[in-house]
Amino acid sequence: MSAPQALLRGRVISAHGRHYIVEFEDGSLRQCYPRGKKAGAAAVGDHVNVRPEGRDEGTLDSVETRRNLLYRSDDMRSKQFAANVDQLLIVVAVEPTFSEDLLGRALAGAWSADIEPVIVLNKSDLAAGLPAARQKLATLAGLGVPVIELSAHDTNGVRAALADRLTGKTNLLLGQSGMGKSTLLNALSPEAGAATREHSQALDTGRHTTTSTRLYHLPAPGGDLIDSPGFQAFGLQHLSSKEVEHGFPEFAAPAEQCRFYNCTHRHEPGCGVLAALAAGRIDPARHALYARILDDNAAGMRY
Ligand SMILES: Nc1nc2c(ncn2[C@@H]2O[C@H](COP(=O)(O)OP(=O)(O)OP(=O)(O)O)[C@@H](O)[C@H]2O)c(=O)[nH]1
Ligand SMILES: [Zn+2]
Repeated sequence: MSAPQALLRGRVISAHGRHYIVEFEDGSLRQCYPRGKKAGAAAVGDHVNVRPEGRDEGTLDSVETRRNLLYRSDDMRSKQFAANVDQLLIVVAVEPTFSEDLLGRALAGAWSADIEPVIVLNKSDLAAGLPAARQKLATLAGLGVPVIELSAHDTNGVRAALADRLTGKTNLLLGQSGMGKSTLLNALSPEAGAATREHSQALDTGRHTTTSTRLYHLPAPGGDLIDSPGFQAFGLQHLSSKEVEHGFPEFAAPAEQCRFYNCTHRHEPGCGVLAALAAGRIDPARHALYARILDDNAAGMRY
């Protein structure tokens, strides 16, 4: 009998139910299965240790400690899907109208996990609607979120606007339907665009497919991009109240003035956040969103 092979360290680049495609440092791929129930909880972006089996399979031995773990919510369910994300690219567009509530939730999800958000304002060629879209984003731009205007139809323009920001990072792409996420993905990585087109064609023809999250390597200057077809909203209900608060960075300085250390910034006397709200230094819509997320979580509702 030959001795068991040594463990190999790799990164999960796609997940289909309980089997994973893992990529190793030499660029090789293996289809991997979790060994026990405990090893089953890997997500795309996880660094894992794999025991090779045969030429191109392996068992998942362990998942390394992750920097963050993100949940997506679909049909009232929430499930983990991406890990070790550095930057979130949120695609909105001049038209159709985007939801400010979903955008605010996406930002809260990013900030609560220490991920830098970037807003991509797509369809900048639709010039008539551009001032109104900019206006809707003004509060967030004022908080320091980069807002990058581009047209996803202009491939060279997309690369010029984004390539340097994406390099050296694991980026996660998020967008409501119709914002142009697929067009943008195709401009950034034709390989990724082709894979998602195949996926949606399969859905149209009724062939069985499972929605799969995938990590793509971007062409030079590089960077990784995670696409999760249909990903429109984070699941936030696993967040504690403090983590939700962390999703609203403009609360941090005024919260230092709160009388109570466990202030929820909703009705307490001597609350620095409510004082900043009353003085117009915190946007009322942002505070209302914060309260909605806390209420949803308290009610056990799922987004
Ligand atoms: N004018 C203009 N239209 C665009 C631009 N980018 C995408 N579109 C159009 O917007 C529509 C939606 O684009 P998609 O890339 O399919 O959008 P998506 O966000 O992936 O949407 P779903 O497929 O519904 O998830 C398509 O008709 C695109 O041609 C752009 O920069 N300018
Ligand atoms: Zn307070």
